[in-house]
Amino acid sequence: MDHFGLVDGELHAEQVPLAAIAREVGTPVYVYSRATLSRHAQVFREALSALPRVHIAFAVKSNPNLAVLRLLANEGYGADVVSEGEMNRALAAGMKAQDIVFSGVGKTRAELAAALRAGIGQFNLESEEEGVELSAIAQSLDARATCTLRVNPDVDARTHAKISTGKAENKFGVAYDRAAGIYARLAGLPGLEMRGLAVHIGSQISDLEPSRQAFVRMGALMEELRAGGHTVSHMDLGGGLGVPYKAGDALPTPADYGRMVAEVARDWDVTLMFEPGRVITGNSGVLVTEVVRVKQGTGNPWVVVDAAMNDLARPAMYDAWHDFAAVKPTGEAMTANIVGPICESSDTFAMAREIDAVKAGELAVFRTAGAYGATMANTYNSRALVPEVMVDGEKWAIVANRIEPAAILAAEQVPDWLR
Ligand SMILES: Cc1ncc(COP(=O)(O)O)c(C=O)c1O
Ligand SMILES: N[C@@H](CCCC[NH3+])C(=O)O
Repeated sequence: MDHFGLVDGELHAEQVPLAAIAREVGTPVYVYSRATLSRHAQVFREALSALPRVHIAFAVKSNPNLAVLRLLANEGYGADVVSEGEMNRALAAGMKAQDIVFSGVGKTRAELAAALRAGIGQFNLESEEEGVELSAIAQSLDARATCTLRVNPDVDARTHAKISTGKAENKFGVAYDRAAGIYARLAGLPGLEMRGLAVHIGSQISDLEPSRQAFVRMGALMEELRAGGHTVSHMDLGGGLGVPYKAGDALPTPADYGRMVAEVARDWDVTLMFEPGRVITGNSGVLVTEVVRVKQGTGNPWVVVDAAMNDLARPAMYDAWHDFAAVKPTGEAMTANIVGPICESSDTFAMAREIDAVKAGELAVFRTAGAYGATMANTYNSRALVPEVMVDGEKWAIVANRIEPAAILAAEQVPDWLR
């Protein structure tokens, strides 16, 4: 459920007409609903309420906007970060260092040191080599790093190949069969406190069975480690739960997910950690765009909008579907190709799609754009970096300014030897 709906025939975010935001901020612009974000945060937490000890670390990568992070900090969420930049955002938003988990296969030595100095709560180590490096850095800083070992369970998440992370051929985690040996070695290193295991098999997961299989494997590994005398007090089950992008998409709910976890982890006696991203932010945002023109051709008309693949990369990168809807629908429909202005054919949002009829100058939205939307934006074709707005009831505020091409140009210089 979200809070974007028609009021008097016009699409609103909560009680604010999207047209009013577009008039003041311009388009394209991302608009987030505070009510949807809070609701999703609460629903996900409630779905885990049968579990005794739970820590939720929001996957910052899905939407790192400072206001979004503050809202989630207020909901009691910690953060899952994958860079020093994300860590600093989470801290700036008021999240406690102890509530931050640092994931990622390529944490640099500088990032590991910065995270140790900041006192973050947990490093999810993705290789033996990283653990050895972290041990040395921790000793040099006279610090102690609390860690889990991320394991690659070799399970197919049955999602898009580019966002699948738990198969043996993916770069993430350590191989399942080597995990116990690596854990034992790292547990013996000074400066490291190995307290558990981590797993994350992919994103936009629409079937709970692969996750269940992965968690069962993690449970078996935990038993093996404990039998070998090791401590396993924490189990980080990652994120990945998918969201409906298309009307009629039937996805497992957070409650279904919570029941599955409760069943698998019933006797584990650990603190369970979760790293949800998309399920919190996906349906809490739309991308508002204006139709530049409708171009007739030999086939379907081309609806050329002022948003492009630089603003919302998901269709170009993963052939992702985002529902398209007019801000003031007339009740008429059309079959069209929806494209942006960028000079490559991958700048296509939809082909031969049945949509609300739209004309030049009219506003429309791409729905379910709150996750992996603004955060993946760039300035290709010297376009602006897209702004973000948050709505709360009748109030709204710009939570990220549009960065104009002139500001980006101003950061460049021509060397003397070219003058
Ligand atoms: C380690 C890790 N945790 C959490 C997430 C969040 O995933 P999602 O947004 O699919 O919940 C990701 C991205 O897939 C990830 O790589
Ligand atoms: N960027 C991807 C998700 C990546 C998840 C990374 N852990 C998407 O838009 O679907």
